[in-house]
Amino acid sequence: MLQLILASKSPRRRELLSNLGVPIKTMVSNINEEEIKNPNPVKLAQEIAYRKALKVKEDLDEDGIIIAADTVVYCNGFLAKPKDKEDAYNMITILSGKKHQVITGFAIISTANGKEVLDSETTNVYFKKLSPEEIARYVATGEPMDKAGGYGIQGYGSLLVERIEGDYFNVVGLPLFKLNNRMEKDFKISLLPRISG
Ligand SMILES: Cc1cn([C@H]2C[C@H](O)[C@@H](COP(=O)(O)OP(=O)(O)OP(=O)(O)O)O2)c(=O)[nH]c1=O
Repeated sequence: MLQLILASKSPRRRELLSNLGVPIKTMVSNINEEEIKNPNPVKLAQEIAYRKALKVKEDLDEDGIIIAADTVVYCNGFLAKPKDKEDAYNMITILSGKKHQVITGFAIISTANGKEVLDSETTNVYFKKLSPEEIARYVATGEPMDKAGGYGIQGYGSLLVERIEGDYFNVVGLPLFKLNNRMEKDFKISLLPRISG
């Protein structure tokens, strides 16, 4: 099987795949995400994921299958990663008591045959109505800082999220179900382990 390469510095994405025992190499794709503009959140997430994958393709000196992703949080506007604690406080205030969308765009590129797939998954997330004190306490945990939308559903953020509709793993950064479907359909590779022996 061709080497799988995850174009990501995100420890969450790496962990989601390593939890499945998928042998994967990671390569960092430093692109300037802020340069890429698109008012459509699905198209934006896909475009950024595609650029991350292309950057790694340029740096690669062997054949492989590159997977890249980008997670965008949308609540009547984009909520990127907070710049500081005040920014994080304002983001959680916007999300409080409301429904928003988490969209993860992903790109899969095979350098062996040039095949390229772009897709995305959307999850609706419903936040509890939070008091200013709860928001301040959440921000003080430091958890918001490296995450789109200023929260992590897999951490203390689990105490802010009332419910979701859709794929939980998509919110954490990689829609494993849809990614595997596209890998099976378009690349004839399954992330389910083979039966050994
Ligand atoms: C909403 C949400 C986001 N996040 C994270 C997932 C992503 O890592 C991050 C969104 O930023 P991304 O730009 O998608 O990813 P990244 O910069 O962390 O990594 P790379 O570009 O190298 O792949 O926010 C959570 O961990 N939990 C959540 O609940």
